[in-house]
Amino acid sequence: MKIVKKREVEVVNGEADSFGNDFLGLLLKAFHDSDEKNKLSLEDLVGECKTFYFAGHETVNSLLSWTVFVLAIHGDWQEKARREVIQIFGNQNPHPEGIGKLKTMTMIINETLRLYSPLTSIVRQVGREVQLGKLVLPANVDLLVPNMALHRDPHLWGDDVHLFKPERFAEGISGATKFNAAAFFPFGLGPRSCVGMTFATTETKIALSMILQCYKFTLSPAYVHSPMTILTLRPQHGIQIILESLHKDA
Ligand code: HEM
Repeated sequence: MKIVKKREVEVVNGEADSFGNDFLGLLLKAFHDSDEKNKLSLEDLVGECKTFYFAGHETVNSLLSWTVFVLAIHGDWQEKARREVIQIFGNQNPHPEGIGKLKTMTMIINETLRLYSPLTSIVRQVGREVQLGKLVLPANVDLLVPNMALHRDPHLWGDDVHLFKPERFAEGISGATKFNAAAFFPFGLGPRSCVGMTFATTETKIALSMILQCYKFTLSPAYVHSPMTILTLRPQHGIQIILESLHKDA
């Protein structure tokens, strides 16, 4: 609420002519809408902030952790990703034009999302009775759709389904899934799918690029593999990584 109040005071004092052109600014504009029908309530303003904070923070945290984990084990892919990052950004900070060119990194992120989806299932409620194959689903039944089970189904992905092979995604998601949308949906499906998808992958690419520019990393022998779901998919005992600085003076 401190940030909200600060922006409101700036507008009232004439120090700013809008609440800001970011997402919070849009929420504040709706909160102050003079039209009662469009106005956002205080409860909704706070609710939206909480949703975006949780939905945006824990999930990307999970994706970045598991990506570092797989690259710590697969040194060859770590090296390929680093070569690409250095070729595109050198040692400069990642920039928007370069982010779109990170092909190898996109393949690595998709393969990590397949094996370690931050959200392992999505939920839906049946609106009205519907026939689904041989099943009749009554209205109001809650459904849990486990994307993780489909991401690791050998009928869809082959006998090497449990192996980390980013080359599956060399021809993009449609190539990897042979246009079967139900084979890969880490961000959900349909009109209620994740609104933060592009933001999430961009954020992950920026962070990963900066890590790869500075460090080589391997998995510590102390690591114990035990992924578990507490809302998001987490490493139960953390991920212990050994970092080696690439800049000897650092
Ligand atoms: C790797 C990161 C992320 C993953 C794997 C992820 C995954 C998902 C999934 C599976 C859903 C449910 C979709 C459905 O029911 O079909 C969802 C919904 C949502 N996500 Fe994400 N998400 C991520 C990052 C983010 C970020 C960064 C934001 C915001 C900045 C965000 C905001 C939301 C919101 C607001 C919803 C609810 C959408 C709705 O119900 O209309 N997510 N996300």
